Amino acid sequence: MDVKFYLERLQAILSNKRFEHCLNTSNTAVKLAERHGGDLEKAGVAGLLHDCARDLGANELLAMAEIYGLAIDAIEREMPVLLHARLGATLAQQQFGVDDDQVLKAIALHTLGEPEMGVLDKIVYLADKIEPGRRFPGVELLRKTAFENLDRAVLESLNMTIKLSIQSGGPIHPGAVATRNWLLQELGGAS
Ligand SMILES: Nc1ncnc2c1ncn2[C@@H]1O[C@H](COP(=O)(O)OP(=O)(O)O)[C@@H](O)[C@H]1O
Repeated sequence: MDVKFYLERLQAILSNKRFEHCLNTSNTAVKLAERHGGDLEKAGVAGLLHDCARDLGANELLAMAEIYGLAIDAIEREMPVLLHARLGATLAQQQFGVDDDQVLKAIALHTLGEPEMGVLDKIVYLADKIEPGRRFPGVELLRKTAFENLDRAVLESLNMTIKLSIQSGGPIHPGAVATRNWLLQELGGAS
């Protein structure tokens, strides 16, 4: 994996702020991988490239998803920003030359997760939410939880996102609900 090339290309297509977020996410993903026994190189690369499609506008996200043949569901059509994760995985493969399936999967799952998601997927999902540049109520506790228990931390982060979607009156993508329900079962909390 050619990290120097990834850095150059990423910096060319992202705003400075987003590029910095990607660097922070990469560093945090490596730390989480050290703590939880994940692959350090894969965590670093997936963290770095996770938002490679995040600066595309809604119309570009929809158009590129169609060009690359991604299925687009009704909620993604309403909220194209949700596509940036799966499209990001496609661009990481097609434009950055990443050929590691685990890295591509972790990028694709960093917004909604999915039932049975693996350690690397959880690490990248959380690194995005807790990197040092993130500021939101509860982030300190989430940072602590992420280094203690990946499942509990992903569940807590999904709870926050779902609550925010309800507060804003917007739709909730069911992918996040499916991930949440699976984690509840994994943690033994569902009755
Ligand atoms: N399950 C969901 N349903 C609806 N909107 C969501 C869902 N998950 C995330 N979002 C929204 O999609 C956007 C991108 O999510 P994410 O990639 O997690 O955040 P960010 O781009 O800030 O790193 C955010 O505005 C978030 O609130």
